[in-house]
Amino acid sequence: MNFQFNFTIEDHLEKELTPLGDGALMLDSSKELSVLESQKGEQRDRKCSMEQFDLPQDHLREHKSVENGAHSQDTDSPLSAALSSSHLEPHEEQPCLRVAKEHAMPKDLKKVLENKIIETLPGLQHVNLSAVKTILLKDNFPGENVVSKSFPSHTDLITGVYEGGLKIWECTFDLLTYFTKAKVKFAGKKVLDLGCGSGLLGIIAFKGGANEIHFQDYNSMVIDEVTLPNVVANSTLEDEENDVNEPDVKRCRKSKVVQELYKCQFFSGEWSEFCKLVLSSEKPFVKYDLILTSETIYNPDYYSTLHQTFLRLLGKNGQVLLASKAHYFGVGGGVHLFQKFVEERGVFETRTLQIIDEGLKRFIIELTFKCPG
Ligand SMILES: C[S@@+](CC[C@H](N)C(=O)[O-])C[C@H]1O[C@@H](n2cnc3c(N)ncnc32)[C@H](O)[C@@H]1O
Repeated sequence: MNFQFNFTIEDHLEKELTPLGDGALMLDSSKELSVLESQKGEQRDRKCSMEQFDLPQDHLREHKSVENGAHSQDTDSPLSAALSSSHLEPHEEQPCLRVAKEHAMPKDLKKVLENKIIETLPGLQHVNLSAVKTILLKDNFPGENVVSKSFPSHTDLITGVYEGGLKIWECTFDLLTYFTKAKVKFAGKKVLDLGCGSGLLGIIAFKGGANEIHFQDYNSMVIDEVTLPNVVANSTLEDEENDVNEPDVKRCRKSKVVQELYKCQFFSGEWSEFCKLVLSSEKPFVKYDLILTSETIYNPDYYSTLHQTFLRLLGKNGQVLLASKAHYFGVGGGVHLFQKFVEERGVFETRTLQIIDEGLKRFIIELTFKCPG
């Protein structure tokens, strides 16, 4: 299986990057956008400027007010400086701001798994992604038309349009193995699977007794067609395994499954938009004990937003478990660059938990607040 980025974006696709519906705030070809092409082995980086979206001022004010409300640290501390930074440096502007939304758990759980082929990994079920893509292509999926853009050209991601959630990336498996090896505890925790794609990390937390599990992906279609079905597959199938004939027992089990599923919430959208949404949805917002994230540091343009997301959403004694390849060719990101970025901001401590030295080196790193108080 090939887990390398595989950029084969053709020029006509770039020109098609116009509004996509589904809340996406995209650019047309006359504006700037990050598009990566490995064929040329170079990164052409045309950023969306904040002004182009008419969002920046409100967006930044909102960051500031929420942050000011949530923290009362000494204004000289790196944490407070990072939280109160009212602007992003030009190179730190977010390439795109896809509006965030919450996806409700459908009432008819059976429908969620309709037309899905279920595959099995040890202790996990997941939908077959090729089948999902084929159906999406065939049905000319409305809204985010990312499959028709990425699938025929075998593109793993299109920056700002499709960020790779229709594939299970290698580092997800590294983190899954690490969970078992390190006996990571999920019970009673509030967990975020950030950039979840298939959501397998969050599903393990769900199965491990986490109290609340939030799944976030950039693309709404990934949440609806992959993450949500995977979560449902990992609850209802288990229920069916213990098949019983008595209707009362069956009903009781079913309602227990539904109750359990309500521990899970699903969100799509760009990270800063996601932060805004969750921070305003619960008052006061209870921060995450654990943020799990795999293969989300490939693009240095996103580091500032990602760092802000950790900063705003992680509980003071919380932990981020991040899995990544050492380097992402063609995109430029990687573990060392990200660790340097984090260290320069002085808010989080990073610790390497594991190095997987097979083929392309991969890492599991932990981020915790330097001064939890
Ligand atoms: C390469 S995929 C990895 C998917 C999954 N974690 C895995 O390991 O299989 C990167 C994920 O990060 C998310 N992502 C990347 N950049 C993002 C951004 N700027 N805002 C929101 N989500 C983003 C996308 O949703 C995408 O699913």
